[in-house]
Parts: sequence; structure tokens; C-alpha cells
Amino acid sequence: MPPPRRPAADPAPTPETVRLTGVGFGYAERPGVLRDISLILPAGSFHFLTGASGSGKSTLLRLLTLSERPTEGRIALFGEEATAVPARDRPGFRRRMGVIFQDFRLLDHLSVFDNAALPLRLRGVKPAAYGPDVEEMLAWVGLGDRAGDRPTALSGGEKQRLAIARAVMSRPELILADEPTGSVDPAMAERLLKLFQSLNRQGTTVLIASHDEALARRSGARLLRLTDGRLSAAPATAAA
Ligand SMILES: Nc1ncnc2c1ncn2[C@@H]1O[C@H](COP(=O)(O)OP(=O)(O)OP(=O)(O)O)[C@@H](O)[C@H]1O
Repeated sequence: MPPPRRPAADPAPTPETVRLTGVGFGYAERPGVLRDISLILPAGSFHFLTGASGSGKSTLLRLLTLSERPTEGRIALFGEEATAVPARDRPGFRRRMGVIFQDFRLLDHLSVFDNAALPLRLRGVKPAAYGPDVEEMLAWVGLGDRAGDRPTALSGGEKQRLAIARAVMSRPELILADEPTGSVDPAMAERLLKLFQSLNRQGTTVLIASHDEALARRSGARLLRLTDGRLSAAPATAAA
């Protein structure tokens, strides 16, 4: 006799890495930069955020890194309420992110190697354990022979590649990248896109802010667009 049929179990809901609900934000000198933004980034998703210069892409990333607080609405990160996180609790959220800032934010008193290794050191990983991984990542972004240099000796594109290596080194759950290919040539932009795609395939949630709509479309990621402070899903193909 066959066993009794069980009703199919409900599929487990996809955990959300990011949820914004009705988020608004403005600077004192520039109110209304972001208006009524609602956005869910499911765990393991890959999105490009596009929009004209000044449309608020970096500002939206600053809200997600908890560098700014929304003036309206709510933010949840990794399933936890994060709208008004006190300063002492922000590092706990930030350790789960790899952030690539438009201005790179490298530490000039540390070598290229030590900049790339920083997120692992902060997690208490011993140099003997992370050394080969850091060397491999630096080689991947074309900085294998620059490990002993200081960031001040790097070109703009090299600094950008180091900032990317540092952000992805600790395999964060969420990568937030602000114009990560803005200073590199097209071949390197494609290589870096492959790096983000590969991390995404391994489960990392990725959000890239970029002017480069062509790169965004080639990426296979979902496209979001900011226009006049409002967010919309961009069409999958360029308008004819
Ligand atoms: N710290 C600040 N104080 C006041 N206004 C600001 C500040 N930072 C940004 N803004 C303004 O907010 C708006 C959005 O800026 P933001 O940098 O988020 O745009 P963006 O889409 O990232 O632009 P870009 O593509 O040029 O980097 C702009 O009008 C900008 O001038």
C-alpha cells in the first residue's frame, strides 16, 4: 500500500538582504533627494542601480551603509530592523557588507596587501590563513606585483581595483558598489563584472550603482532606475 500523500510543503520564503519601505531622504541643503523608495533585494539577487548624475544613487547606498538615516520610512538589513541603528551597533551590520566607495577610501599608511587584507584582519583571521587568498585576489584584479606599494603610488584605476579586492575579500553577504568600474578600461570593467557575477553565483547579494547602462544590461542583473528621487524597474532592453 502506498504511503499517504502529504500536502506539498510551502516553499521557504526567500530571505531578504535589504528591504526599504517608503524611504525618503534629503540633505539640509537639498531636500527631497529620495522619495517614497520601496525596494526588496532578496538574498542572492543581483541588481544594477542606474540614473542620471545627481539622481541619488550614492545617497541611496549611503542609507544602506547606515551612513545616513532616512527622514521617512524604514530600512531592514539581513532581516533586522536598521532604520535608526545607534552608532555602536552599526559595525555589526557593516561587517556583513563589502562596500566599494566612489572615492575608494583606501588607507594610505598601509600597503596594498594590508589594505586588501583589512576585512579579514578585523575578523581576527591570522595572516598565515589569509595570505594566499589575498595574493590570489590581488593577482585577479591585476595588482599581484603591487602588494608592497602604498595606495598613493597607484593610478585611479588601480585604486579602484584595490577597493574592489578589499570589499570582496571576506566574502560578505551583501556587496554595495558605487561606480565600481568608473576608472577602469572596458576590458577590466568586464573582468570586474565577472568577479561580481561569480560572487553572486556563490550567493552574495549584489547592488551596483552605475552610469554605465550598457554594462548593466550585459550583466544579466535586474535594472533599477532613479529618476527625480523615485525608483522604478528599468526595462530589460534599451528602448528602440
Ligand atoms: N552631503 C551632501 N550635502 C548636500 N547635498 C548633497 C550631498 N551629497 C549629495 N548631495 C546632492 O544630492 C543629490 C544626489 O546626489 P548623489 O551623489 O546621491 O547622486 P548620484 O546619482 O550618485 O550622482 P553621480 O552619478 O554624479 O555620482 C545631488 O543633487 C547632490 O548634489
